[in-house]
Amino acid sequence: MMEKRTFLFILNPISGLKKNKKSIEQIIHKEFQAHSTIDYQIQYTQFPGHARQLAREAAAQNVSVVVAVGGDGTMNEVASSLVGTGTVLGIIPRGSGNGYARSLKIPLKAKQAIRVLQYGQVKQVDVGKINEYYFFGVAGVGFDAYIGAQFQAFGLRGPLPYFYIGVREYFRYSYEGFTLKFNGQSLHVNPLLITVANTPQYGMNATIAPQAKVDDGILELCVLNPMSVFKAAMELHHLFDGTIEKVKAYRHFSVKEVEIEREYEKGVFHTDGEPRMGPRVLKISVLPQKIKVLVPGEKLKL
Ligand SMILES: Nc1ncnc2c1ncn2[C@@H]1O[C@H](COP(=O)(O)OP(=O)(O)OP(=O)(O)O)[C@@H](O)[C@H]1O
Repeated sequence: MMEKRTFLFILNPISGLKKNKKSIEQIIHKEFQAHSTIDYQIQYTQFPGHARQLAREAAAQNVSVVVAVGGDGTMNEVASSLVGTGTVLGIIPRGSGNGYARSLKIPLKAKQAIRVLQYGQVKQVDVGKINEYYFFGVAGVGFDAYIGAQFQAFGLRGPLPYFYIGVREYFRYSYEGFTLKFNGQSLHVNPLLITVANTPQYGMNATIAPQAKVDDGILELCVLNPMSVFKAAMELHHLFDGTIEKVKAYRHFSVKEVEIEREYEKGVFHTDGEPRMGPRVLKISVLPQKIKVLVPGEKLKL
């Protein structure tokens, strides 16, 4: 007889845009009730940090798979508690950007993402570490982390205010100097942003590191220099069509470790798009193949 697997679904009720909140729970019931080899439970998060706590408890009880039902923030919380454990990460993307799920080719449609949970393959992938925090897709400093912090401070959500605030703040943003130490060299930059990427994209197919591979034991250190707003608008399509390397203001380096030192004081950085306040020095490294995640298998027809 086949051994039963146990799944815990962690649903973030505020992820993504406001529609279809209940229906995802119904879809999960419909798709799993008839599945005789899987026992499952659904829990909603009640506050930021709750997903991390629920996933930690599940891993301690050897739950087979913990599924993050939300965006990159929810995924980061769940995955952070599964690093180095035997419990596998699953994802049903429900965020606005879904950068990590898109990078792993996990379908955005719930039913198809569920097929991956049921019949996909378990893959061991790399984990990034930035000081005491883990990241799974991208982390970094600069304009995007700054905007993220503004967004969080004002409790804003959704792509339209993001676009509006992004353009407005582009004119106000005061550039900071950073020293990057990596591969035995030291580089001083005054960038628009610095991203350390384990996977290619931020979300919405905005691809900052087309070279990034999630299981190669390497991170891509990407530096984007400042541009006029006109130039940025002209070059924007390169971010979305996977050709960022054609942008003159863009450079990237393959690293296993990098130290990012701010010139003056502590400041904001982000892990998978979630802003955090950090000290002047950020130490970043890669932990090769430290987490298991369910991804589409080669033979899985979606
Ligand atoms: N019940 C809750 N109430 C308020 N905030 C919550 C709750 N549960 C989780 N959160 C927080 O919600 C934030 C946003 O979640 P998430 O990133 O999953 O969605 P998103 O921002 O829509 O997606 P994406 O990052 O892909 O754009 C996270 O910082 C998480 O800690």
